[in-house]
Amino acid sequence: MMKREDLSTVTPPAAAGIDEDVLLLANQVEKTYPNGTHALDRVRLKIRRGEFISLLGPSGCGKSTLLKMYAGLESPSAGQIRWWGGSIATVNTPGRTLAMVFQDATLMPWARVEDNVRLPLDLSGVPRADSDVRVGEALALVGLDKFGKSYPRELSGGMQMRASIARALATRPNLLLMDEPFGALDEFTRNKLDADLRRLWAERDITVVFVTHSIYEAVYLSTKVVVMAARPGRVIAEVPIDGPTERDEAFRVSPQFIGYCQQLSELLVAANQC
Ligand SMILES: Nc1ncnc2c1ncn2[C@@H]1O[C@H](COP(=O)(O)OP(=O)(O)OP(=O)(O)O)[C@@H](O)[C@H]1O
Repeated sequence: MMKREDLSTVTPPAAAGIDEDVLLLANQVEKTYPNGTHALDRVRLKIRRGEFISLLGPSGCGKSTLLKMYAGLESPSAGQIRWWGGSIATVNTPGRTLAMVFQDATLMPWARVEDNVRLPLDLSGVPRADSDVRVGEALALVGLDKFGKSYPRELSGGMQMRASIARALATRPNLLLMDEPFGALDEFTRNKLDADLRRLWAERDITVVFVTHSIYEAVYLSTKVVVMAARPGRVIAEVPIDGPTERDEAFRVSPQFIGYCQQLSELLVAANQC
């Protein structure tokens, strides 16, 4: 797994006018689907290396559409998505890798957990000895090191999501895109996975873009919350979260946490009215 110091050796391409810290740039991005739905309207957003960004907003405001564009799975109708000064099409070249985690763990039920985690490595031709190391490392990172030989059906919902995250981490991404990964879990499990994810992010050189409907989750996890409004989808506010780096349970009940939740709640009410 790439550590902060490793990533600092990866040099971004020289690109006139591009801030070297900006990992992802959405520049006046528009998206109109073929059925005429105007999903995104002139979205301009800079995501810097090492940030933990949450996209927060009402249903239909284009959070998933924007995430898919970052992944290269959808293209803008107008405007550009730039990756570290380059084209999004060149994302998975050495030193620039992304991985995506969805709400559903999407594990192969017939394969052991370790083989599920190994899948993207097999698909990209990583030699077995190397993939063994990476799979073991990724399972340990999510606390599933004792469950590599298990089948997905033998795991709880939270453990299946951990396996899905391990599969993403095994590729050693420097950008992790997460689309409501814990939305289907009970609150206790979700809080636990949020805490683990936040710790993982703090220990690794990884930039995260995280879609959520939950104000609490967004405040707990993020360095910045991007608030979006719908019809058409657009960014209405960016709120930096200046909380402690180590976010324990005490942070969840601190005046600072509650203050951010109030601020975001007011912005979401405004988002629903405009
Ligand atoms: N493939 C598609 N074809 C047509 N319209 C689409 C498509 N995908 C999304 N949309 C529409 O684009 C708008 C934005 O959808 P998107 O899924 O990005 O929003 P979202 O904020 O992620 O919503 P949710 O929180 O409900 O998941 C919605 O009106 C949706 O119906």
